[in-house]
Amino acid sequence: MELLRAARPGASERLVQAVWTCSVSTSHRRYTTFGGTREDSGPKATLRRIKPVVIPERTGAEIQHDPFYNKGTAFSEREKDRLGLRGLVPPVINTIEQQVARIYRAFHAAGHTSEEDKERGREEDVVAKHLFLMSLQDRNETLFFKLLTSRIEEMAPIIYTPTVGYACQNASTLFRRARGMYFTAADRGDMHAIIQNWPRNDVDVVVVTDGSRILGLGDLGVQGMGIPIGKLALYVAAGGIEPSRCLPVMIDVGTNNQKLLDDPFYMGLRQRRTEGPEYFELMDEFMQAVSSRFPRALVQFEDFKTPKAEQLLNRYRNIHTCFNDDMQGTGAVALAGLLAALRRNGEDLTRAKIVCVGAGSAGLGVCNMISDAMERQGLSRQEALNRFWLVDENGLLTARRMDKLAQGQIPFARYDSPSLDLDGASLKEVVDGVQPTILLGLSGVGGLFTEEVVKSMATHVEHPVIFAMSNPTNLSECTAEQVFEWTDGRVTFASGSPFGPVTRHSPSKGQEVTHQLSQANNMYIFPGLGLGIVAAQATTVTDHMLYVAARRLADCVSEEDLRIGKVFPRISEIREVSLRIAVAVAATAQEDGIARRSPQDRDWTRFIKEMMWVPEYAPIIKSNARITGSV
Ligand SMILES: NC(=O)c1ccc[n+]([C@@H]2O[C@H](COP(=O)([O-])OP(=O)(O)OC[C@H]3O[C@@H](n4cnc5c(N)ncnc54)[C@H](O)[C@@H]3O)[C@@H](O)[C@H]2O)c1
Ligand SMILES: O=C(O)C[C@H](O)C(=O)O
Ligand SMILES: [Mg+2]
Repeated sequence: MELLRAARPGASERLVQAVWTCSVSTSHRRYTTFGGTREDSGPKATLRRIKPVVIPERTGAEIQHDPFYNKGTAFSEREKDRLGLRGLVPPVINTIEQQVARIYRAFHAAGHTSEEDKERGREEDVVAKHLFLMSLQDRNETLFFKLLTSRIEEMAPIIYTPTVGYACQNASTLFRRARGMYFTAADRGDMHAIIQNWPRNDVDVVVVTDGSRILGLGDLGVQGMGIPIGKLALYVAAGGIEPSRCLPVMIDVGTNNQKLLDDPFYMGLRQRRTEGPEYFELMDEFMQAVSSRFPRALVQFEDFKTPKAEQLLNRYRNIHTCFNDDMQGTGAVALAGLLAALRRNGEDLTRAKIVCVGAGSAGLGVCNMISDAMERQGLSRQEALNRFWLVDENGLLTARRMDKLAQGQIPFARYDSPSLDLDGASLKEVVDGVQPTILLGLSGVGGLFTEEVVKSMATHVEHPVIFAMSNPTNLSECTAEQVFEWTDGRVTFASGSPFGPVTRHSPSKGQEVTHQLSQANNMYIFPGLGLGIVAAQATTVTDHMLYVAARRLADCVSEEDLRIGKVFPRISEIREVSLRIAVAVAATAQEDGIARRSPQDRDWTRFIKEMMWVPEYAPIIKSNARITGSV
């Protein structure tokens, strides 16, 4: 449109708008949409997609301070005129690419930059960068997401795991500006009213936590809010959900973390956690408030402590569009990684012997998803369960301590005679006895995969598969360097938080080798799963949808990736991966009869692609500039 203006300098605003609208709708071209620049072939281009953003009457200063509309130094001359911005911004007019280049330089200047400082103060360094990005998001969402999507591999560990965890630990003193919504135990009876305060009418995805188990860092109370915010940043960057349609939520029912209760700067309710029926009544009221104001929104439960995670999921899964990311998202991501690893090693899932350390919400979620997949591949329920040995802080889970087990653990308790004698056995004893082909870590305890454990496994198995999935990095059950060293590179390894490539001298090869790494993190699943659910407006989230999501993710791993040892796609490909997952999920919802929306031509790929928000500036006009008649 700006080109058109340049070509017809005298044209009125109304004429330019109209000519632009007509020309776009009839020919094959690239054009600017709500979300940015896309290809399309003429006759199908619709008015909806080419409309500029029309906003209600506002002053230039208000637009400039609204992160959804602010363009910083990228407002065009015409926009400066029509939005009342003349004199309020510097004279330069940047493209978004120029802005990204500038902001990227400033990003690197945030925190310490020297190698020495990085070693000494890595946590502070990355937290400073995290804060830098958060403040960018607070002032310009489009630019924030442009930077994120264009450098996702570098940015993901800063806005998400592991840095977000360190930021949550200090959130009360790092607090700058509120984002999302807070509901507290004191708000009982008022939640329907409070949710009306959210300033937007359309919400696609709500990510909610009660802060009771933030990554492996324990109860962080209200300081856990960074997790829903980080997850939703990935929903936008990786899943193409519109930023203004995302709602992060904290349910603050208190904290049992005494350190926080004693901290004069703590920002949450200063009480111990509300428990029992009252807790569930609060959650019921919250879920009702969400579904009455946003009836089609997907609710993602995040970082709820065991057993609440499971109880809440069971309570709502058949009546709300919701899922638990730590149980189901993690389950799907682990399954996908294992399917890829087994493809790499030419092995079969139904013959795997799996030792899982950690039998909390994540461990159980993962084991349930894998056993479900084994059943889909022909095993009976019992045959599938027999492939698992679960170890928790009290050692191997067996029928001997049935009375002490949580509901979800009971099916996985071993009852066969050699295992019964191993009740409570340590991980090393279990690995020695079972000789597993797969070792999973979801314990939240760093360093549990010791040299003895890993070497014992590698002695018995040609192609050991080890996923140390606990977050953040310092709680990983082992490091990448250790595991490659201890197995002389024979292992297929993935970790919940990212590790860089490992270069080491290989005694068996007699030379230096470099191992590429994979991140086994639910970030590969939830953006695509959520996008598919939102696209289909699915009424519920089924195991079948999660299974196809996992399979589709495994299919996204190329032969070349497998060859170099990767079992997840590259993070730089995550948007394309999310689209493919979303298509599979939405099509499954449609087949299973739980989709409230579907494309007439059944072309889910086109439908979802067009839905995906892209971080580009759309032309802004005020509502009093809307075209009302024909030209
Ligand atoms: N990579 C991912 O995508 C992903 C997703 C979800 C959770 N996680 C991680 O998984 C971890 C666990 O999460 P959760 O929600 O299941 O927590 P949880 O507290 O519910 O469960 C932890 C489990 O580990 C066991 N455990 C504790 N100490 C142990 C020890 N010394 N030896 C053996 N077992 C021990 C506990 O008994 C419990 O069964 C966290 O670190 C979390 O960040 C990773
Ligand atoms: O947040 C993550 O990085 C993964 C997962 O949801 C977790 O709780 O650790
Ligand atoms: Mg989580």
